[in-house]
Order: sequence, then C-alpha cells, then structure tokens
Amino acid sequence: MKKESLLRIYRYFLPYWKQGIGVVFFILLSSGFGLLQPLLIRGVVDEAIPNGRTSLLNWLVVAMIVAAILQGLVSVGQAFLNSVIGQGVMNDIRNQMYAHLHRMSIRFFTSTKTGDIMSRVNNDVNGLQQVVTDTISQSINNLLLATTTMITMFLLDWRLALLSLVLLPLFILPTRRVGKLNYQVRKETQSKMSEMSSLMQETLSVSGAMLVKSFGREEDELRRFVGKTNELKRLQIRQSLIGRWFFMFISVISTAGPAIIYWYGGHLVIDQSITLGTVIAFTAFLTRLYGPVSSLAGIQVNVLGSVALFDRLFEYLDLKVEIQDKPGAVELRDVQGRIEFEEVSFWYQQERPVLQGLNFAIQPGQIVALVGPSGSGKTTISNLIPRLYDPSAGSVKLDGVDLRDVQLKSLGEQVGMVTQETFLFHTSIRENLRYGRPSATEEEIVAAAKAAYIHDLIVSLPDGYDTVVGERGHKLSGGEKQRMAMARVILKDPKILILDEATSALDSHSEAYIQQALEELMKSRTSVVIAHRLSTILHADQILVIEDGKLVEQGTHEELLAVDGLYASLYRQQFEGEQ
Ligand SMILES: Nc1ncnc2c1ncn2[C@@H]1O[C@H](COP(=O)(O)OP(=O)(O)OP(=O)(O)O)[C@@H](O)[C@H]1O
Repeated sequence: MKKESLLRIYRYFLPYWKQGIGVVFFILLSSGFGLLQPLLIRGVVDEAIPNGRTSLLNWLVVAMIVAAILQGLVSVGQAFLNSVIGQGVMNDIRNQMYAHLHRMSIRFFTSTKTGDIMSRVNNDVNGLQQVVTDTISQSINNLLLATTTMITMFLLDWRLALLSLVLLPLFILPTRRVGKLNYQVRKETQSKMSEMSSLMQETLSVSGAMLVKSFGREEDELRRFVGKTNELKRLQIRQSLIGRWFFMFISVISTAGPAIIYWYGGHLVIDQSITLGTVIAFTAFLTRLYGPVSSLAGIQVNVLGSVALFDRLFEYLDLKVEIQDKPGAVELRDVQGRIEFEEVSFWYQQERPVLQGLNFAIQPGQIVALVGPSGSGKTTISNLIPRLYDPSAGSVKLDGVDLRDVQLKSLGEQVGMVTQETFLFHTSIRENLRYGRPSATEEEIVAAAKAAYIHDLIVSLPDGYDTVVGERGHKLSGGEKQRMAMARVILKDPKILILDEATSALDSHSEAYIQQALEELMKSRTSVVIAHRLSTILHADQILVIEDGKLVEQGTHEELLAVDGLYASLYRQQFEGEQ
C-alpha cells in the first residue's frame, strides 16, 4: 500500500475532523450502553429472581429497555455524522474531478472513452461512501467494542474469558478467506458492469443506434450484450453464494461458541465457582465479541479495496493540465482581431507532423478561407486559434500577443466557433441559444435567430422557442442545426469567428438562407472559414491553400486562378459547374 495515497486520503477527511470526533464520542456512548445489557441480565438472573426482589427486577428491566432506546438513538446520531463525512468527502472529490476534467484539453477527450470518464465520476466516487462508513468508522467501532467487551469479560471471569479467546480463530479464519474471495469477485463484477455500461452507451446513443440499424446489426449487438450479461449473472450468483457460505459459517459458530461456554460455564456453576448469571452474561458478551472481531479480520481486504478506489480517482486528478493560464497571463480587452501564425508546426503524435512551418497573418475584420484536400490540416489550424491545442513549435498570436500569454477565459470570450457537428443541449431552443450569452434578453435572442435565418422555422414549431431539441439536436436538420449554431454565436458576438462550413450540398432555398446568415455572422469580425462553398471563397479577402500541413498558395480567388496551381485545380474539380 502506498504511503502517499493514505496521506492524501487522510487530507480529504481533515475538514471533517469535528464530525469525526462526534462519531468517536457516539461510538463510545453506544458501546457503553451495549456493555450494560449483559450486566443487567446477570443482575436479573443472580439477584432479582433468586432473592425474589420484584422491584429490583422491575428496575433492571426498565433499565434494559432504556439502555436499548438510548443505544438506538446514539446509533442514529452516529449514522448521521457518518453520512455527513462520507457524503461530504464524496461531494468534494466529485466536484474536484468535474472541475479538473473541464480543464483537460481536447486531446484528453479525443483519446478517452466517455464511458470511462462517467464511470469514474459516478461509480468510483459513489464507492467511497461505503469506504467511509464500512472501513473507517466501523473499524473504530469494532475495535472499541471488541476491547471493551474483552476487558469486561476478563473482569467477570478469567477462565471463561480465556476459553472465549481460544474460540476466536474459528471465527477469524473463515471470515478472512471469504472476505478475500468476495473482494475478487466484486472487482470482477465491477469491471464487467463497466464494460456493459460502455456497450450500452455506445449502441444506445442516437448516433450508435443509427449505425446499428443502418447496418442491420441488432442481432450481433444483442449477442454481444447477452455475452456480457451472462458473465455478470454468473459472477453475481457466485457472489451471493459466497455470502451464503459465509453466513452458514457464522451462524454455526455463533451457536457453537455459546454452547461451549454453557458447557464449561455449566460445570463451573455446578461446582459453585461462578453464578448462573455470569454464564448467561458471558454468552451475551460472546456475540458482542465475535461480530466485531470477524469484521476486523476482514479489514485488510476492505482497506486495500478502498485505497484502490481512491487510486483510480487520483489517477484522473493527477492528469496534467496541458493547456492552462500561465502565471501573469494577461486579460484580453478591446481586441482588434489580428491573427498571426509564425513558424507554426503541430503534431498529434510526434512521428507524424500535421502542420509544418506555417506563416501567415490575418488582418482585423478579414474573411479568410482555408482550402485544401481532405486531411490537409484545415481543422487543426482552426483549432489552434481558440487554443484547443497549443502549437508544437512556433506561435499563434492575437493582436501581437502569443496566445499562451493570455488568460484562457478572456480568449474564449473573443472566439466563436461554428463547427460541422453542431452540439446542442437537450433543452429548449431558447436555452440553447442563450448559451451564447446567458444574460441575453428575449428580444436579443429573437434578433439573433432572425439574423441567422432560423426564427421563422422556430416559430413554426408547435412549442416555438420552448421546443426541446434532442441530445445533439437530432430533431433538427443539419442545415437548421448549423443555423442554430450561428445564431448562438451571433448572440455571443465574438471578435473572431471560426467557421467550418457544412460539406453536404444544400438545396438552393436553404443555401440562400445559410448564405444570408453567414453574411450576418461574418460582419465586423475576423473570420476564419474552412470553406466548402464557392460564394464564401469568392467573398474571402484571402484564401490560404493548405496541402499536407503546409501553406502552398495564398491570395484572392483571381490571383490564385492566375497562378494555376493546386487552388485552380481544386476549384475546377469542385466549383466550376456551380458558377
Ligand atoms: N485527434 C487527432 N489525433 C491524431 N491525429 C489527428 C487528430 N485529428 C486529426 N488528425 C490527423 O491530422 C490530419 C489533419 O486533420 P484535419 O482534421 O486538420 O484535416 P482537415 O483538412 O480539416 O480535413 P477535412 O477537410 O477532411 O475535415 C489528418 O491526417 C488527421 O488524420
């Protein structure tokens, strides 16, 4: 077990030290009340009954009931404080994880399974609750119970106490064995469950379901799923059987233990060396001893399990934040919108450069079209501007300031993106648009929708602006979604616009809408457009032609046609007919 892990776990609990003291206090009280019961029984058997003292009998019985009630109340209090600590630590870690994950760069999200992220934030963090109540507080509880009970037993009669001690290993050994088995099976179950939920997440998402249906692979998917669930079923049957075996051992031994005490104690009573009440009290103590001791026997397995859980969480919390504010990063204010790429190279993996030695400048308010074959690096270039990635070499500057020297938040406020895959939240159209500017008024939202030529469509829907669009906006057409995205950016009103035009051809009606929306969108801002439409290219102040991550041509449409190079040939392939 790693020492640092333990120290780190300890730090999460530190803020709850007051509740911790409360728990220990309650445990002490509760074990005090618990000790009282067998002693009261002894009083009944040895004093009240043989001597015919009815009033003592009454009082002892009242005391038994009161002690039980008090013990119950104390245990409620203890459970409450346990929950406060457990849920508190869980909440702190969950929030910390979420905040940390949002600081991770896009590189992390493109290379991690969503299912895995979800499973850590949900399942692993939830698992901690059990750790806190089971492992930590129960261990203290059990330790206290076991020691106080042992001491009281020795005070009552050392011979019977010794006999009880001899019987303890009978309890401890099977418990340990079962605990270990149980832990293994549980771990396997956990990983099977996460495999199953990953599978469900992939195939039951809208895009996944579409893929499955369009390829007619429902049966295969079902088979895959059934394979996993059968595995899970087997494991869970095994787990419950282990539980049964365990209870069988415990119940046999719980009966056998007191029986042996009765046998030996019976002899001692017959020899008149102890009272009958003492023997009865002893058997009561015995159950108080065996339970805690067997839990303590399993503690190592539990602790290992919980540290493993924390380690899984720490693994994520320790992921380096690739893109973050430098100390002393400046806030961008009054941005003009001049963008410069200076000797920019970039690679996702070192052995495969995607951009190489790019140099160009975009003046404030210009429209720049990025043109080039598929996979040439256009999207990668556009991702460097909002700093979704940092260049591997060279620098990207905004108004002459290296992007790595500005505050990320202020950069985010200046850049608006409309990508090919428009993401919308599963909420109303109004709320989706407002994401661009949370403070926007109803009038501003409508104005933005009008500017993006989507207003008429919205009001024609039965619920208008209150229409809930499905996850990823699957209830809207591709063109409509993109216009939603445009309206959202118009509301945000950034100085810089990154636009990846839809590749799919639209009918002339929608095309006209998009065209008008685009003009509105690009007005008075610097626009970098991955252009797929002729009209955008013709509008552009300059065209950057990218091939294999290099800038191979640069100029206006006419200039580039005159050069008769890559641009001219791309143009002839794609657009000649359109004009
Ligand atoms: N996350 C990534 N990890 C590794 N390689 C990537 C990643 N994203 C893109 N690439 C690679 O980088 C190269 C450039 O991709 P990019 O998406 O920038 O091209 P593009 O010009 O926008 O293409 P298209 O016009 O087809 O969208 C491609 O070869 C691609 O395979």
